[in-house]
Amino acid sequence: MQAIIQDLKSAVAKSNATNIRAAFAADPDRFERFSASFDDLLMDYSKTAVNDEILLLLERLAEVGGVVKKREEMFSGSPINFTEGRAVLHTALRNRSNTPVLVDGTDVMPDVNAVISAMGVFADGIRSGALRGATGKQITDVVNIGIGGSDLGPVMATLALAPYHDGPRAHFVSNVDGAHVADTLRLLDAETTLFIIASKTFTTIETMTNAASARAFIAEKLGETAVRHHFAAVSTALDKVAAFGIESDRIFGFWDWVGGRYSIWSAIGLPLMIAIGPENFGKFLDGAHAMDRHFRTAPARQNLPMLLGLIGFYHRNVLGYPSRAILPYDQRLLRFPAYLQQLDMESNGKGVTVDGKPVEGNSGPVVWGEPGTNGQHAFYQLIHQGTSIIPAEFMIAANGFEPHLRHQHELLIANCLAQSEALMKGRTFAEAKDQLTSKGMDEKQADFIAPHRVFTGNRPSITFVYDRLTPFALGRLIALYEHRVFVEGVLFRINSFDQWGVELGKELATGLLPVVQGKKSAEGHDSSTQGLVAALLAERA
Ligand SMILES: O=P(O)(O)OC[C@H]1O[C@H](O)[C@H](O)[C@@H](O)[C@@H]1O
Repeated sequence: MQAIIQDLKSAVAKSNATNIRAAFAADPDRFERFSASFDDLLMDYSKTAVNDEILLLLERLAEVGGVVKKREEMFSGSPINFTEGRAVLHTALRNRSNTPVLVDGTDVMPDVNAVISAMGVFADGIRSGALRGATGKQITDVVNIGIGGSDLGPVMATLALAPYHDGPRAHFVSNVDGAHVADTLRLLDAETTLFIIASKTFTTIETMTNAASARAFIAEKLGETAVRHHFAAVSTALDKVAAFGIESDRIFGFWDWVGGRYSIWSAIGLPLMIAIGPENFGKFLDGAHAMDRHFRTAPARQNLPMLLGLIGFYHRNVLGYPSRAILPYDQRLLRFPAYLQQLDMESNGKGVTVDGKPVEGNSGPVVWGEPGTNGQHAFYQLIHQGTSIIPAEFMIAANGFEPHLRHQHELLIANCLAQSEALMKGRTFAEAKDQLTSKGMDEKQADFIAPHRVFTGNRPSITFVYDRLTPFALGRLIALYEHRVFVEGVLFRINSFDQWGVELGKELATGLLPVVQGKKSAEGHDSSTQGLVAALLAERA
């Protein structure tokens, strides 16, 4: 692989590939040649520093790196998460074709289907009012209590699918900071509120603490016997849930072969299903399944996740770009960048290869972003003129859901397209100076000011265009990014499916709690930690 990476570096230097502006000038068909579609989803990667030779080398890299072999291992239930001895089968959760998927010789599909139907019955019951609170009132508000993968997916998707949200209001409490649960409960009526405790392990301290606060809220307002009417739970640890006192017909299971950050398709999606209804949730799964089939069958040059992963790897390990910006021109994708941060950075933020050796080159980039046009008025300055090159990933729907605000959607589209054009084309010194002198500025002053108005251009971006953000389109988009992370992870030669990097801080927090409570001395901790503890304890009321 290292030899191909060297070949890629030479190909870039030889062809001056990073001069994207020149590549467009030389080739009127560049868009045709470097864009691909899957149904109504178009991926335009012509504004990245690729050419045919580079793409061929990247395809070769995928072959040598064993992407196709690993892909089949994933889909067929091999324990590719080898550090935890687990299969990686989020694709089975949306396997709408229902073909058997075997884990240790047993087909998981009957269990998957049984949970989806139980969720549907429960969601319909809450939505219709057949299932009510302890005092007989209809549920108007659902609070999901979970964190990480047990929060980000449901919160992101519920916001994204607001036009389909015809169930009870949805709220999401994640942070152990009591402000989060307190600010949420302040607005709610215990009699009409349902809590969903979502935790794969059912041990996460934030979730268990917030769940206890929610339980106390119900017990205090409605009495202990009301708890059973106001709680449901989602977990792989069914014994622990039962101990919390939740009735078995309100417990929805999933399996250790579903990673937290890949769990929106499982019962973790229950708040989304209650919000948009089982039918729309089914379409969301359909969209992801369609992307799974595309990823598994399309040839590399037409395969969107493969292309996105190969270009992502190229940006990181050939061109050395340290981050990427996710810029949805779709306000309802507000939390999509945060969702992708967990998906991408928790999966590919690793420093050790599958052989236990240090990663050669780089692993996953920093992922960040905000919806446009908001970001334009905040951090785009740096993307256009800063000293780091930050590949941008734009996404825009052809149609919004507000026909009476057609003009606003046109403005949104125009802004999205303008940004990628500006990033690619830039503005030369001569153009900047011309603009100034044509407005009457004298030559000397124009020479002085123009450098500040130069845009280097040649800044890469990928743009996704889709018809509109339906449940199907959202499912497809998330699955696209899941598989991109997979492709990159295989090429980085890491295990994308564990997350040991989050453990150490958790362990230390457990040890520090009695210190912060003043029950134990801070001795043995470093002097900074001791100093901070002392300062905080001195300020504690
Ligand atoms: O669902 P849970 O078991 O409560 O886990 C919630 C989250 O916490 C962990 O620390 C992991 O980093 C995440 O991958 C996970 O999604």
